[in-house]
Amino acid sequence: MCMRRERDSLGEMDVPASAYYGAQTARAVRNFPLSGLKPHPAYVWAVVIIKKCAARANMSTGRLPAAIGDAIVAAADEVLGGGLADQFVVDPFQAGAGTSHNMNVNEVLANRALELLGRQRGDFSSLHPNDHVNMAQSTNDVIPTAIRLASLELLEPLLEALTGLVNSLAAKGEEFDRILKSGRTHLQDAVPIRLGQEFCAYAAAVRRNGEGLEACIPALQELGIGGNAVGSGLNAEPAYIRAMLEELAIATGFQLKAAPDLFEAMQNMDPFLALSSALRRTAVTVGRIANDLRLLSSGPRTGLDEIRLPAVQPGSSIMPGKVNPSMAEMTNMVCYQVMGCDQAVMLAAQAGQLELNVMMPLIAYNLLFSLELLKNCLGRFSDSCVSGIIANGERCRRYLEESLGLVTVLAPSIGYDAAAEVAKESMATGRSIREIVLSRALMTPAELDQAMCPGHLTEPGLPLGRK
Ligand SMILES: O=C(O)C[C@H](O)C(=O)O
Repeated sequence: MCMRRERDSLGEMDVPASAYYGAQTARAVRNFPLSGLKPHPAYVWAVVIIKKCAARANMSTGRLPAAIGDAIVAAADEVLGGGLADQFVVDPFQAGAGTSHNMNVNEVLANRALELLGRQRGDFSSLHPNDHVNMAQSTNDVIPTAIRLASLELLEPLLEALTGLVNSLAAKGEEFDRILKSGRTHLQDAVPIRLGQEFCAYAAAVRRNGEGLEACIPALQELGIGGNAVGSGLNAEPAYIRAMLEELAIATGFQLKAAPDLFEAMQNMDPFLALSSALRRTAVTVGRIANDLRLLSSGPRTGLDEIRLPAVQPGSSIMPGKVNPSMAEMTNMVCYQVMGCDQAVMLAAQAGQLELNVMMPLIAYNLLFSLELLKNCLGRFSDSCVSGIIANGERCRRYLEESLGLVTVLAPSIGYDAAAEVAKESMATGRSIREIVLSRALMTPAELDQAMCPGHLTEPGLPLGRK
């Protein structure tokens, strides 16, 4: 590979001749050949936006000469427009705090800005990655700010996907509203329920988890930018923070404000932990629903078969005609992955020491990966699974008629013990509850009809006989 020689404070370092990154990035690539992964595009976007806004803020305070600042802004705009995407190359598992990712962005923007000014890449005498692109900043305030911006950017489409899933579940709730079935508790026959009620409950749970995700937004909007190395804002102009917040708000469209305590903002990762926990909570709920769908669709001949999931692909390489609940299985796996990411975020969040938490790259990687993964999963689960579910009303009705849970409806009229005797006889003989109650003259047919009417069975709050 054709190389050029660049220099940083450790000395000279060979860099691929075609690269826009420089010596510090090349060292990081050499130091951390770990996962084969690259930084999340939203994480690159967020740091580049910060660099662009910092250049504009530093020009506005009079610290950065306009010719240099404008070149940095132009370079950043190229990247924000999709250019040089292959130049952000440092493994997510890297130096603490994210210095390598920060320097990767500083170097790419510096070299591209130099080119725009008609100079050579690596000729940092007039435009320097640290002195100019990183002016008034530190990794320590840039990275937590970038994680906040990237999270806000990814949260919006996630919430849209979540609303899509809520709507699909609620639509099925309405469609299945008249399908009576046996409830199950402890996986045993329980009192009746309508299939629609099960789906409406799923929708309500996911909706509440969306509210939990939304509740994380205000803390993400509070930025510690300007605190730089430890929160004191050393080496930044007094007007820099305000200018920076204004620039960031314009560039991102987000409502942003300064963190009340800049020292605190770089020490504590709990806003990210809160978001990660809200993601885990959503994953627990959605995973639980996926489990139910797999259970309810089990069979078709030897399982419950109360619902049918869309057949998205042949299920088996060896068993002809078999169709598996592939989308629900995928959903479960994604949910477990999100829970695992949250565990990593939690461990990283508690690992801060004194002025800084250096585990930020791990938090960035897991949090942004989870936001993206869960968004994609919810969309696929909603569109390719939930929306196409068909109810097997006949199977639901048959199970309901055979369910021993039905005797519970009779207990207020005939008493718990008599009802238990009916259940035992039904279990032993296979005769229906109705038949046994009538043969024992425990109730009249009219009383039985009234007790067994769907409204009374599944919405006891309604007057008997309604629905
Ligand atoms: O890279 C920086 O700006 C600071 C670094 O994270 C450090 O505190 O050592």
